[in-house]
Amino acid sequence: MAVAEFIPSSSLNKRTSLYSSQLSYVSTQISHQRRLSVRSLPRTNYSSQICCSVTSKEAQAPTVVQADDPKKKNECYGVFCLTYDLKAEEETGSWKKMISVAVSGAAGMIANHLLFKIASGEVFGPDQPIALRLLGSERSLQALEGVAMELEDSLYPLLREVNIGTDPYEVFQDAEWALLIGAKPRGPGMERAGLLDINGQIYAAQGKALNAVASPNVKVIVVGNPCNTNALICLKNAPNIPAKNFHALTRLDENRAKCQLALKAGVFYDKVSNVTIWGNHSTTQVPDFLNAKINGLSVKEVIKDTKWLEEEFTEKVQKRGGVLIQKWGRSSAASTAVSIVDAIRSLVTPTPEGDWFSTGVYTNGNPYGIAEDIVFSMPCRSKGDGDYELVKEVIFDDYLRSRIKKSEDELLAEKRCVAHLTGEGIAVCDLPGDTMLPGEM
Ligand SMILES: NC(=O)c1ccc[n+]([C@@H]2O[C@H](COP(=O)([O-])OP(=O)(O)OC[C@H]3O[C@@H](n4cnc5c(N)ncnc54)[C@H](O)[C@@H]3O)[C@@H](O)[C@H]2O)c1
Repeated sequence: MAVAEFIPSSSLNKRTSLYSSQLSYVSTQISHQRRLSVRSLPRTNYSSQICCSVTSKEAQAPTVVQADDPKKKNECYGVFCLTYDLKAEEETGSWKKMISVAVSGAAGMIANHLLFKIASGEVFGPDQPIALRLLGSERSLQALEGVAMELEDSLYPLLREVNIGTDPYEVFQDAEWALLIGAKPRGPGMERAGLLDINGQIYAAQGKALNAVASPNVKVIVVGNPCNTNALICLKNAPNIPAKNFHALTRLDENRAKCQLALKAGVFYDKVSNVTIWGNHSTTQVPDFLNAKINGLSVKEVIKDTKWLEEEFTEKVQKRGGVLIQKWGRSSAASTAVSIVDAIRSLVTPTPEGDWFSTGVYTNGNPYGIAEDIVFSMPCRSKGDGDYELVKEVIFDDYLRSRIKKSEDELLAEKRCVAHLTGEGIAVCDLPGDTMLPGEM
């Protein structure tokens, strides 16, 4: 068994003097970290500093922190402050280079499920060390520290760094993935246009920050609603990052649609494939049963109840969130987190032969005749390299076309309503109606 050499970082010493309020916390963690080192070090030859920092104006001591590396402004506390000089050990010679994953809204309900999946290796693989960069609002900073503490206590070997903060320019530094969940809930009496504006401003600011400090090829998944238009705002504010790298999460809708088709057909859901969600993550979304398959057969061959498919199926998918709130008393967070994992895994693993997945992506030369320059959910395939291509072999009928058109019209209206945030002039809000999904206000 290899022996770990335990070297507290020099920056830790600096930090403990600068962050006096956290000094005792750091100290009490050291013995704990020694225990962690016994557990994790024999498994690795990976040299790393595990670091958790707070980057909030409120949390910082008045003294300006001078880190050894000026690019590394963040300082740390707790178990993640401790630097290990891990000695050679063959077992983890196959570990990959660490990736940096930024998550906004990290103190929220969805993130509370998602972060632990990422840290465990479930998302990026058991050989992929992770640095988590967690962004919260000023109001959620205390809760964010609580999240970091739970991550500490989970002793995940793959989790090499954790930073927390409220400044996206610090938290998004060098991020290779940005999972943007943070958003304001819709207040009482707030018009949908108001929500588009208030959350659009968040996504404009975060787009600018990603553009300035993230990895130039960062992959961005926007979850906070209204997610399609937030993704459009974000990408417009990040001109140096390829627009193709931005996604709006419609995978929960796809998963719900698969479940409903499986229920109706009386098969387990692994038999349902090729399900596309077209359009907006709203009640105008179009779960496509024309191209979907059950046991490799067209859904319409298996479910002959056209009335159910055309009238009830879509509504069931849309109302799922609302029904869940009635039962559970809160909105779907666990299944949303699972769908974010699915969305990432669909980009980092090759798509199974003949199948595809849905994701909201920037329309720029799409083969379906959908308006360009919006973020629209469409069928995609990936080679597992983080990139995707649109699926060409899909069919349309009048029903599908007319439904898609409605969602397209809505997204074009949303785009006009946020023109002030995308750099395209004065906003004009003529939204067709209230189409937020129940439970995701
Ligand atoms: N696309 C989807 O499929 C889908 C599904 C479910 C929920 N959602 C949306 O996801 C969002 C989050 O849901 P939740 O249940 O986690 O909500 P939540 O209220 O539990 O968490 C949101 C968190 O975001 C934080 N936040 C607010 N403004 C922020 C900012 N500027 N920067 C960073 N963090 C900020 C809040 O403090 C809060 O902790 C909502 O907009 C919801 O509608 C989307």
